[in-house]
Amino acid sequence: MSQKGGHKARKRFGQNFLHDPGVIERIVRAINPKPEDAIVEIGPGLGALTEEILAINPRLQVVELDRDLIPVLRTKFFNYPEFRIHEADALKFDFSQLVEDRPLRIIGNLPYNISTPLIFHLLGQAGVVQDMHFMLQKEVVQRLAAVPGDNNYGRLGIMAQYFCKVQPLFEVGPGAFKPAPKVDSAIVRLVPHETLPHPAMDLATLQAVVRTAFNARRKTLRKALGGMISAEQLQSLGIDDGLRPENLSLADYVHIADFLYDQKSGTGDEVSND
Ligand SMILES: C[S@@+](CC[C@H](N)C(=O)[O-])C[C@H]1O[C@@H](n2cnc3c(N)ncnc32)[C@H](O)[C@@H]1O
Repeated sequence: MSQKGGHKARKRFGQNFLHDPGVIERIVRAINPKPEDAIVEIGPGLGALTEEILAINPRLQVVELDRDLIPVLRTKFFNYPEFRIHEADALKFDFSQLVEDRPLRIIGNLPYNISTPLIFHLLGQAGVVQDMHFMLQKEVVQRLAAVPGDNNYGRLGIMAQYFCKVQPLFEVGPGAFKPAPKVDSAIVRLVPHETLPHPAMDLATLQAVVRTAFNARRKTLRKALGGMISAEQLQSLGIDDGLRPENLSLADYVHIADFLYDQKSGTGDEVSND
């Protein structure tokens, strides 16, 4: 275990604290915080980013799960009376409760062990978000930005791109953290679309189709989606059933989901006179 500022970094909380001033400055420049913004930081840790953001935006709010870090943060930032600490699990946190007069700007050097479920949780709250800037394991940023045909194209990228424009910004090596993680990191910006480019009739159906497809990503669509839609139905939608899940675009998945939803609601609404 590595020790910084008297606090032992905890693996189970994914704690790798930023200590490279050049990297911290670059992240803050990418975020470009303004005094009037409603900024929320997930996992402030010992406050490396927090300190720089607070100097520009004293109304910063943070969500931190490790209760041992709360007094450290209170002491360090006692001279910011508007600074608010929420001792909570970001995975369960309702970010909409923080909205006052403007959408939120969410930032964080995220705990890598929970970053994927956390991003899914945040995508569900994209309606109250102006933008998000996260430090993530480099591979997760690649998955977020992946396009059809990429090896790492899958559920995370499709759902992130359903809700947001995904912009990978820059990479950060392990030496910027203490303790140094075993992986490379990268910063990504996610900006929720003002109007969804490919709105699905029913989000749950889209999620089910994408999940089912990528549970069998090496199979053909005919097999991977066999329990949901027939080869003939895929063809009737203009989709080659011999392709693999990684070949379909977001628009294709929405197309399949809308077809299934239409069918389901159509059947459900039918009144039989027999
Ligand atoms: C990678 S560290 C980043 C710390 C700090 N922002 C920095 O850059 O030095 C991740 C932080 O997220 C916190 N954390 C872990 N799981 C969390 C959760 N479920 N909800 C909120 N914070 C969490 C950890 O305690 C830690 O402070």
